[in-house]
Amino acid sequence: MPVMHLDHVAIVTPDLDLGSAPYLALGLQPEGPDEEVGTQGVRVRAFVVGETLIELLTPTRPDSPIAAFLEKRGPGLHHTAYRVDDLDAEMARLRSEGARFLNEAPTPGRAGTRVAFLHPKWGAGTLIELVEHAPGAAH
Ligand SMILES: CC[C@@H](C(=O)O)C(=O)SCCNC(=O)CCNC(=O)[C@H](O)C(C)(C)COP(=O)(O)OP(=O)(O)OC[C@H]1O[C@@H](n2cnc3c(N)ncnc32)[C@H](O)[C@@H]1OP(=O)(O)O
Ligand SMILES: [Co+2]
Repeated sequence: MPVMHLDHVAIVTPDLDLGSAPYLALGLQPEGPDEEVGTQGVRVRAFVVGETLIELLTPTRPDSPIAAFLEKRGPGLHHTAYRVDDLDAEMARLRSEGARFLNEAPTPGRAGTRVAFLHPKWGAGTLIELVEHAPGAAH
């Protein structure tokens, strides 16, 4: 069984500056500039917390998965993400145990990562993301 690390906790907000206020007040710093991930229809600001990140997300288009979330549930906790060394192998392993992925294959995430999402029903009511970083990347 692979050892996993918590890669990030994602929070959805209608506005990155508005959503940043509590984390700036806590003394956290953004990791680099905001990034747009076109495949997901999101703009991201990541705050460093030790070995993990708070990933603030805002939608960039109406068909973004997080636009639907904001409309139905409002701002707040959206998903947790776990770092794996080999995403293809981990997807195959979990599929063999009946896991329900939302992606057929890994898709691009922020900062050059490859990511895949597990259905919230499989995640016992929470959306779970698996993340594979490029070799040598810090976060
Ligand atoms: C920055 C890039 C990248 C990274 O590098 O980290 C990201 O994190 S991108 C993040 C945004 N992308 C995604 O979320 C992709 C995967 N998500 C999806 O495909 C969809 O959002 C979804 C999970 C399938 C939901 O889609 P939706 O159209 O809202 O479908 P339903 O309304 O039918 O939802 C089904 C069911 O699931 C519940 N739900 C939805 N979202 C969440 C959530 N975030 N956490 C927990 N539960 C969630 C929803 O309420 C429905 O439940 P029921 O009503 O009980 O059926
Ligand atoms: Co994420």
